Amino acid sequence: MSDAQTIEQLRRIGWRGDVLPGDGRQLARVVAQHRAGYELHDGSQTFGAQPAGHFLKRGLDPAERPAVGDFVEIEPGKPPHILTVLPRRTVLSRAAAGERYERQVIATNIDYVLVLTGLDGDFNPARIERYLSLTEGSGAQPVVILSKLDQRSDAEASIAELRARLPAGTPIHPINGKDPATTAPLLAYLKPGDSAVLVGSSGAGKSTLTNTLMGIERMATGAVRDHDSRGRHTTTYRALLQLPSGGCLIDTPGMRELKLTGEEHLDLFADIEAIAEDCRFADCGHGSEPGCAVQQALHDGELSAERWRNYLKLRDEREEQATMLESRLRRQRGGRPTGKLHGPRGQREKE
Ligand SMILES: Nc1nc2c(ncn2[C@@H]2O[C@H](COP(=O)(O)OP(=O)(O)OP(=O)(O)O)[C@@H](O)[C@H]2O)c(=O)[nH]1
Ligand SMILES: [Zn+2]
Repeated sequence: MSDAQTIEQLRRIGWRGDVLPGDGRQLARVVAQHRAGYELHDGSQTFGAQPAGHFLKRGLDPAERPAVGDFVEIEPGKPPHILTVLPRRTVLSRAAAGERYERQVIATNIDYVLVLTGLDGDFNPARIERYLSLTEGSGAQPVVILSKLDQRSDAEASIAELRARLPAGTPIHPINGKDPATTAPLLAYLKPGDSAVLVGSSGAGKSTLTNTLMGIERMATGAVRDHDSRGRHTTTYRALLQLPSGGCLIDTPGMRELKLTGEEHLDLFADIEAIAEDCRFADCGHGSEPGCAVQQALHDGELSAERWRNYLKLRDEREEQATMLESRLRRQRGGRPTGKLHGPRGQREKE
């Protein structure tokens, strides 16, 4: 840790505040989380730190523990200790797989969520919609990046299909992760003071892109097994890197499961919800009911069956997670209903 900390120094790690803490405390950003503790950066160097005892209390919501991207107050010492987590500007999270509701923080204080998908066998618009749904609640802007452009001669069709499917205005950047000329437009999201998190399946090319943006071989890249385009999970921890462009990039391990948290709005599918409002019956199940606008749109080709299925899947998952979250909050508050959650959107009642 360095002695006299300056605001200028903290700007380099993406800090936006303008008052330094007193009481001999210092500020740092969480750049990586390991089993044995945290790795922090104070704007001039990295060092290890341990969480203060109160972060280890049983029953504490894991989302309240320090996470990658957090700005934290630390008490100098050997090792330094993380005392508090400063309020988060944005939070990208997912729910943990399993029966119990648990939110896991992927990254905090980010301006952009870079959703990376390969144009090879990894290409999957439904998965991109899942990432974008998770991003909706984060407060950060989504950016879709399609890697391995050089491996597909017919990439244009996939790109056009995706453009038509995602809301207008969603940035989509096809790249060859190894070619800086194609990745240069991404620097617009990595200007000084900006922070971005890179998410995508294992093997999508996160480390390759990170290396190109860094201009050096920073992280080990593993070769993808040919038959299924799956990587070998070479990224084992999340790491926040300072790029030559001045921005901060958080690389995440390829995440197998990306469960919704229950707080998504699914604005991505607002067009489908608008179609459903034209159904003759307010409680239309969009099956064989007469006057179903959704069935009509599917029949007319206005709505693709695949996208409709993905919407239903994400909507049901959102509702299920929202119910689990609601009952957990109720338990925590001693049985009082919270009124925190919005009602199911797809099933809005009509007069
Ligand atoms: N031709 C081509 N190969 C790429 C591109 N991007 C990544 N690759 C290759 O794909 C493989 C996987 O890339 P990685 O960067 O290791 O993938 P990753 O997303 O970091 O994977 P995990 O660390 O497992 O999460 C490597 O062999 C890369 O060289 C690209 O745009 N074009
Ligand atoms: Zn209907």
